[in-house]
Amino acid sequence: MKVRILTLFPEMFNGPFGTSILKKAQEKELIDIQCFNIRDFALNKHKKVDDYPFGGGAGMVMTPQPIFDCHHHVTQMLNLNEPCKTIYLSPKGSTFTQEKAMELAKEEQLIFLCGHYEGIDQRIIDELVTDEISIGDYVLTGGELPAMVIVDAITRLIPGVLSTEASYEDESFHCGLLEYPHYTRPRAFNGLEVPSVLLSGNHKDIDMWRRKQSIELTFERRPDLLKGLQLKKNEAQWVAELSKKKE
Ligand SMILES: Nc1nonc1C(=O)NCC1CCCCC1
Repeated sequence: MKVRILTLFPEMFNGPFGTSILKKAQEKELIDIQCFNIRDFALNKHKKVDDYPFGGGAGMVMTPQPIFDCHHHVTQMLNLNEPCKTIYLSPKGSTFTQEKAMELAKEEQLIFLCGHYEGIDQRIIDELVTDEISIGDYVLTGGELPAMVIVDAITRLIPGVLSTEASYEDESFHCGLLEYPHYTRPRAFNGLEVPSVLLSGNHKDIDMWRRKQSIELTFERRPDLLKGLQLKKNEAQWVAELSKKKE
């Protein structure tokens, strides 16, 4: 997968993309991430990339020319037959989910457009943006951190990035439930013991325990996620018992 990031602050990406799993994924050529500084494409003498909003109001708006030219340069280099999916990060977008991550992970190339200040000129969104995505209902100072979050969530889904069993768990075990608790050595720490079932070696019991933990945690913290799920008979019974307890 090719990822192209249009930003005023490419240096922000050095840490997350130069570390651990994301760094290894690039070294293994499973993903090719390149950042482009929008300011390099500004044609005015002072490399200005923002201006006052028409109609007045606080803050500055990113001007169209540098972004249009940067986007054109990137799409030319990608040398595609059809327009490239271009994602604009904004609180106005559709909320990012694991399902969306799995959908985006299938793309051959993605362009991320990171806004700053008060936002970008609407003509950029109307003409270039194919998807407006939000990582949550809060306002950040720019689209860079959301872009990192989304690239991280997508990259770990690319075959070969994670060890096989870890990537397997994502799709099959959890499928919409909150993840069960994890434990590792030592077996006792500060008098705190690991649940005995995890030490039993009985993988049928372990899987059952983990599934029950996921359902209980989801019932407590995100009951909305339970609504759309197909539960087995015994699992539905667990939920019924939890509901009774809650009454
Ligand atoms: N939340 C979010 N999810 O995705 N992006 C978010 C955000 O808060 N972005 C900041 C804004 C700030 C003004 C310019 C455009 C980006």
